[in-house]
Amino acid sequence: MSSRLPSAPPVLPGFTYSSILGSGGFADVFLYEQETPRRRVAVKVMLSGYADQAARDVFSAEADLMAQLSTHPAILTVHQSGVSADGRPYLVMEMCPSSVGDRYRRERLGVAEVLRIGIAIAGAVESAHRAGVLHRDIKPSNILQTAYGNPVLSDFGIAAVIGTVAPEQSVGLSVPWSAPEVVSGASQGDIASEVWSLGATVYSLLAGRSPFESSGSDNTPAELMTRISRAKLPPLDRSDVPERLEVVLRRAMSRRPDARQRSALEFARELQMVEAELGIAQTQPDIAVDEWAHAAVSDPVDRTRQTAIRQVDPGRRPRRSRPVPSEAASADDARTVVRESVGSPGRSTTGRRVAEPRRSRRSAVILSVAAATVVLAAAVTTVVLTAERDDGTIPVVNDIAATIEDDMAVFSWSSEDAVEGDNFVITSSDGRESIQRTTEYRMDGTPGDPVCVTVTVRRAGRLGEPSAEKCIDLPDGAG
Ligand SMILES: Nc1ncnc2c1ncn2[C@@H]1O[C@H](COP(=O)(O)OP(=O)(O)OP(=O)(O)O)[C@@H](O)[C@H]1O
Repeated sequence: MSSRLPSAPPVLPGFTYSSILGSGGFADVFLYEQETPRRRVAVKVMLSGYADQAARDVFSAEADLMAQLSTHPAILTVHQSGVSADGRPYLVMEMCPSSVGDRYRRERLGVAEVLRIGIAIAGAVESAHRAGVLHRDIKPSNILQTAYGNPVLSDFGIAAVIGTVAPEQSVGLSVPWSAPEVVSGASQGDIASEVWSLGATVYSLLAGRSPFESSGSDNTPAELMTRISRAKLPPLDRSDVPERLEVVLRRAMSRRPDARQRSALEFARELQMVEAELGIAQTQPDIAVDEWAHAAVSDPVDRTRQTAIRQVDPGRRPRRSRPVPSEAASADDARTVVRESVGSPGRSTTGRRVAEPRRSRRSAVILSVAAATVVLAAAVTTVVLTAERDDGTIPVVNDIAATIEDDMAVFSWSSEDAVEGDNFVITSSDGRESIQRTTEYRMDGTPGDPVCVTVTVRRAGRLGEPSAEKCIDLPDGAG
């Protein structure tokens, strides 16, 4: 909650004001009762000091962007947007009774719950990436919990289109959860920095504090930035956190971006492995896996692009499982700060709003407008996210056979229960994912090592339960 007094709630036709829910740096969030349909909604209203034309544009761009993305079960639902009679833009959103950001410092969250949250949010981030959108402000306070207790990612206010953020542009920055290359200004954000923020967020939920904050030390943003740049992650001091989870988080928060998980999905998969090791039910991340997400091919080493989806032509026999990436595809202050351009690092050393928030925000707003405009142009036609729930009718593959042919592993299964239009999503042990219609999958790997897959039926845009993992050892000398 902000130290400033909240602004006056605007009069909105069709809505009755109830109470204040919270305040951010640029907006207040109020509880209103909507008349039709009758329901309680959260209304985020931009402060009048920021409500110029550019701000109005970005607010409505954020609304459009979130409306596109928010069919995802782990992204906050936006119902509508508008401009109040006193000229302030507002977003009408699903009302969320609690926030993970409020909870994690007050109560000790269980490992199972943190894993569930981490996997769900990683699924949301992966889906945004596949729509070509970076969130750029992943942190505990941007994870709300719905009335059903489900975590949802909110606040796409400073989202950007993957690969379009120019180095000289300003960027919102929540220091404690930002990657070293972002706090140093070397990067304006990419998939690797989002993986860091996911790791930092999960770490925070377990530790009850952000990763580089330590009690009894100087936790000013400048000091935090120095510690983040060294990236020496302190171990979590919890006996119920398995070593494997610490390894996953250390990897996500590796100093070198290319040492991190290659995608939010890979991060989610590693958290699932921890669930499996702990013997708790596996959480399934909801991922958009429609054709648009894997139509194009780009440079596999370009970390600003989405990787790991491979479209297999059913008419051709796949030879190798090499990935074909797609293109479309103060420390306790949780607030986003706005950093000026890379060339002015001195402006970035505050954990609260920078000294000239209005001007800085304006830069971010302009960036967001530009980004969101591009997003909207692309997203309207390309984002196809799943909205239906699995009613239990999607079959589960339970008969995977594995053989070796030409030194390669060949996995095959039956399609008895499949219907017209079903696809199979194959997740292999090297973290790759592919989607295909055929019932055979070939992969290579390191000679003598095992390779494993799980197969999941995808029906009408909805994923079923994954199969059990099937493994086979590659022969020595395979290549
Ligand atoms: N949909 C919602 N339902 C209930 N409460 C909400 C909702 N959205 C936001 N809030 C509350 O309002 C507060 C302010 O939200 P807002 O998104 O403006 O700021 P923030 O994310 O905390 O900070 P900043 O935007 O500066 O990073 C949140 O901390 C949360 O407690």
